[in-house]
Amino acid sequence: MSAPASSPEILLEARDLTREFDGVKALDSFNFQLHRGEVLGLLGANGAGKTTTMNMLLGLTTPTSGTIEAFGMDFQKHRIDVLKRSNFSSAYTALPGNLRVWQNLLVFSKLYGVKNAKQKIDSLLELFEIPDLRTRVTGQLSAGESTRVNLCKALLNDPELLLLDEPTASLDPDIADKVRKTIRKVQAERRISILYTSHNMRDIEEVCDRVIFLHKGKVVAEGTPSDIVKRSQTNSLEDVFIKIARSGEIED
Ligand SMILES: Nc1ncnc2c1ncn2[C@@H]1O[C@H](COP(=O)(O)OP(=O)(O)OP(=O)(O)O)[C@@H](O)[C@H]1O
Repeated sequence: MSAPASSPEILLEARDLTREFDGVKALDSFNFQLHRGEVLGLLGANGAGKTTTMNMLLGLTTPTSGTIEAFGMDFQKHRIDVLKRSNFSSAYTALPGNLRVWQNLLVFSKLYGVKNAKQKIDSLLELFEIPDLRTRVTGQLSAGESTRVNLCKALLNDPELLLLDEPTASLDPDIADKVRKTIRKVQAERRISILYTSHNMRDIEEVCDRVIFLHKGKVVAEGTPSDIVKRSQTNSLEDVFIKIARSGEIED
């Protein structure tokens, strides 16, 4: 008799996560689990609650109610321990602009206690094909260049949990394709668990194992991208997105 398949390790779990702003629920009893080595897409129209979720997972916003558990620890009580094993990149957050790229990456290496920091920085710059940006002033980089430097920062501490907020938002199609493939390669090699938001459905289909659609702070669909397309009786994830954004539902 074959051994029973072991259930996946839960790396991150949110239970009844709720956040109100001025009496309005930006997030309403949101439950989700992220497994080790899984890429979970968090999708939804503008204002659906994605950034609010990310901010709570970074400790930047406090939940009105509900709990977050990461690496088996209560996030509220063990925030520092959780954040040491995590990292974050967003197309909309900038690194200090007056420092050169290598200086920025060195400062973050020191904050994370990275060993062999110089070697690590060089290998990450190579990985994202930007070694020539090493000595550039960070504030003078183009949006797409900054995005890739941010991704290097996000991998400095070999995170087990990575929060990526629209990581390809400012990239041209060629670079976006390369970055998606690089993220997937590193993720698979290191079994990183990723929570990934994007408005680019091509990104999602290529990178995410599973997705959750939020609408006005509530979950309206959850599953693999292909299952969700089938259930919605549309032809693409982009059509599903539009359907949910307009009607708040996946099925007719
Ligand atoms: N600090 C705040 N004060 C008041 N309302 C807020 C605050 N932050 C978010 N909200 C509201 O909460 C809701 C969810 O916003 P959130 O930024 O999480 O959406 P989102 O899904 O990330 O949207 P987008 O795709 O536009 O980034 C919105 O209605 C927003 O206006």
